[in-house]
Amino acid sequence: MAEPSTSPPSPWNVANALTILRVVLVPLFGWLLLRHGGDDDASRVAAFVAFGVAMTTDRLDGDLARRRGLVTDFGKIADPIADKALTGMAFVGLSLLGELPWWVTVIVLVREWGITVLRFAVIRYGVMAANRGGKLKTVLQTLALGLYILPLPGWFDPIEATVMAAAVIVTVVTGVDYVLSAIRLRRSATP
Ligand SMILES: O=P(O)(O)OC[C@H](O)CO
Repeated sequence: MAEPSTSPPSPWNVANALTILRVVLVPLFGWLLLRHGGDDDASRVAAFVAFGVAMTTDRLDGDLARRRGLVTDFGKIADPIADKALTGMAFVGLSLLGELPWWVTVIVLVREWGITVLRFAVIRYGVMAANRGGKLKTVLQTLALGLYILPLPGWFDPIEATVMAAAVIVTVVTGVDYVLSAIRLRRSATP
């Protein structure tokens, strides 16, 4: 009888292809958002659709990977990077358009790319995959960014600002949580 294969799944799978698709959509989304100085409603709606499709692949690739046994170390590292490329484009784009203060974008970028550097720094002790807090943060950022990207009437402004404030707070808190996890991972791996 043939022995069941114990080799890890190949990184060349449909879940990781969706992650890569998310990165490929970043320039298209950025172009649509910044087109005509952000003043063209049709371009803003198209940017929102591109952003929504790309962020939906975030949900799909994770579900697919878990259900079909396609979870790979490549996916654990690449998935958060793909999210950060897309949300980073949205934060920078909105700040370039003058619709979101730069300090908000800087705080988010420092947390996101700082945690990415940290993931690589501790990789020899183990892969620090996205946790529940990180996933909640991505949902809140997606919601907040979606509201900012859509050309909504002015009375939406306080709602947009409130959701964005919640997203930024959870972004910072989960960033601190990852730093503590990295410390624990290093401690548990060093005798
Ligand atoms: O907070 P992170 O860096 O783990 O990123 C979370 C991912 O974007 C969730 O898909």
